[in-house]
Amino acid sequence: MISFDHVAYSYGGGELLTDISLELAPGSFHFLTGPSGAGKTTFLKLCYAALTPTAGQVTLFGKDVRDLGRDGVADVRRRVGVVHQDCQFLDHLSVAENVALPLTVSGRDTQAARQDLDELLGWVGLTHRARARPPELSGGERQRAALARAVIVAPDAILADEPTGNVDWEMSQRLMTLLVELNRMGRAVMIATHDLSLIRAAKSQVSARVLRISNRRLQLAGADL
Ligand SMILES: Nc1ncnc2c1ncn2[C@@H]1O[C@H](COP(=O)(O)OP(=O)(O)OP(=O)(O)O)[C@@H](O)[C@H]1O
Repeated sequence: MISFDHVAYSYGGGELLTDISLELAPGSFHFLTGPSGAGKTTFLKLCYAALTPTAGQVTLFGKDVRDLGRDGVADVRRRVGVVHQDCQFLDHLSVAENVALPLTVSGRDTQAARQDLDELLGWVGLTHRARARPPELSGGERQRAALARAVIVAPDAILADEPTGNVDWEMSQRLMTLLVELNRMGRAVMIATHDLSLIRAAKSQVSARVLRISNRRLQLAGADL
C-alpha cells in the first residue's frame, strides 16, 4: 500500500534521507525510531503525500505520488490516518466536533457516521469529554482525541508521530493498546517514537518490525533494543 523505491529527501541543503526502499503491507506494524532530527516526521510526511521525494519513487496505493493530483492526494488522506506530534485542534469547537471534522470536510457527515462518532469516543474513553473544548483536555485526553480523529474515516493505515510524547507510562500503554487493537482490525500501523521502553513493552502485544533512521538511511533494528 505504501512503497518506497530508492527514495531520497532534501529540504534544500544536503540529503536528510537517502536511498530508502521499503514496503508497508496491509496489516503490518512498524515502529520508526532514530535520534531527534533524524527525519522521522519527514519520513511519515512522505508516506501520506505531504512531501514528494527529491529522488526515487514513493507509490501510495498503486500510484506514484508525483502523479496524484488534488483528488489523488485527497484519496490518500482518507486512506491514511495521521496522529500528528502536536495534535492541533480547533479550540472553538468541542472535542466531538474536532474528532468529526474529517467527516465534515469529506462530506460524509451522515447520521450513521454520527453513531460511529459516539462509538469511537467511547472506544478512546472520551464520551464524558465530548462537549469539552480542546484546551480543557489533559495531555493523554488530547492524544486519544487525536487518535480518534485520525481513525474516524476508517483509514487503511495509521501513522502516529510520537503519540505518547506528553503522557505518563500508564497512558502511553493505553494508547499503545488502542493502536494494537486497530492493527488487529487489519490496519497497517506505523509509530514514530524515541521511546525504546515503549517498543520493548509492545513486543509482548504485537509482532512489530522496528525501523531506525541512522546516518540518513533506514535500517531494520536488531533484537538488541
Ligand atoms: N520544512 C522544513 N524545512 C527545512 N528543514 C526542515 C523542515 N522540516 C524539518 N526540517 C529539518 O529536517 C530535520 C529532520 O526533521 P524531522 O522533524 O523529520 O526529524 P525527527 O526525526 O522527526 O525529529 P524529532 O524526533 O525531534 O521530532 C531537522 O533538522 C529539521 O530541522
